[in-house]
Amino acid sequence: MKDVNAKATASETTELLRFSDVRYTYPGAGHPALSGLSLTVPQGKKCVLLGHNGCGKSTLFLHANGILRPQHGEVLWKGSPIGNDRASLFALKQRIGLVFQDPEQQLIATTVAEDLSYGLCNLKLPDAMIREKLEGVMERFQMTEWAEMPLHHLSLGQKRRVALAGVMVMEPELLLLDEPTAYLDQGQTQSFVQELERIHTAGTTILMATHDVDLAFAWADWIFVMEKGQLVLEGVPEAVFSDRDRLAGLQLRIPAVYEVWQALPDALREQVDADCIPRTSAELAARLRAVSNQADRYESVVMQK
Ligand SMILES: Nc1ncnc2c1ncn2[C@@H]1O[C@H](COP(=O)(O)OP(=O)(O)OP(=O)(O)O)[C@@H](O)[C@H]1O
Repeated sequence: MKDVNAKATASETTELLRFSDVRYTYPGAGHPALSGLSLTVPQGKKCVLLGHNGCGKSTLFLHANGILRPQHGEVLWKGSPIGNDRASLFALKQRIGLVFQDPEQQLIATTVAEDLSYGLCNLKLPDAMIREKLEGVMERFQMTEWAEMPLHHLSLGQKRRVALAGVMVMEPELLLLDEPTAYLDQGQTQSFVQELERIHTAGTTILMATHDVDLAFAWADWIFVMEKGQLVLEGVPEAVFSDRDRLAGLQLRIPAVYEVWQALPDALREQVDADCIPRTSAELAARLRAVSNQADRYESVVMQK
């Protein structure tokens, strides 16, 4: 079941990337990785892709930037089918940046600076422009002092940052992130999310695959849920996570903040503002504190009388 009401909101925005009935089976595999996937990524949104292991999220990404080609169906960029020729695929790779789950798959050069300039060199840009873009991205991602560092000296979190910077230096319109917070600690996840906010604010649409439903609820403004190579649910986070039975069937848990919110007495939820569900525990705590302060003030006024 799709969230039809929420879908109407998404279709009001411009379509960026569309999968239309895409089917794909890996050579030798017993079952399809994508089995009629139809999904539209709206421009300007922060989208999350949820689904348990093996449902086809990475395969979707590999189709999005032309590494894999559909065996059936189409992938469209701004309404036009993605071409098969070298020039179209090269142009597509500039518009759509893919950050792999494992940075080792992505980082190919010896040092940080070499890796970051690899894509720019492929574009055959003038040296001065490459230097300018390189310095800009290293400053933005706070890695200027790592420029000459061998990549194998970096931690996993640092490698992930370099992989992301290497994609962002190409200034893509759509950023695809495959489980970018897996194995990151809480602090690293927090600074990564701040980085994503900056990227999104600067105008990049983002589609992130993750297993972290709390992160999805806190960050996304549109959620896609996949199962067995198909899109089975989509909508704004509040709508998607309200479908408790459906999510249980998909082996997805409810975000902790949403669980607590729903466990609050109706009267308290009304006081806190029932129409606007808090997305993070900090937001929920602040609202409850405000209500409790109000109650304290009321009590002290009553006591004075
Ligand atoms: N190179 C491959 N050869 C054969 N089968 C593959 C290959 N890559 C993926 N598959 C299969 O395709 C299906 C979809 O895999 P995919 O990696 O796209 O899922 P996923 O949702 O990204 O999983 P995860 O959450 O574990 O990363 C799975 O059944 C997987 O075993």
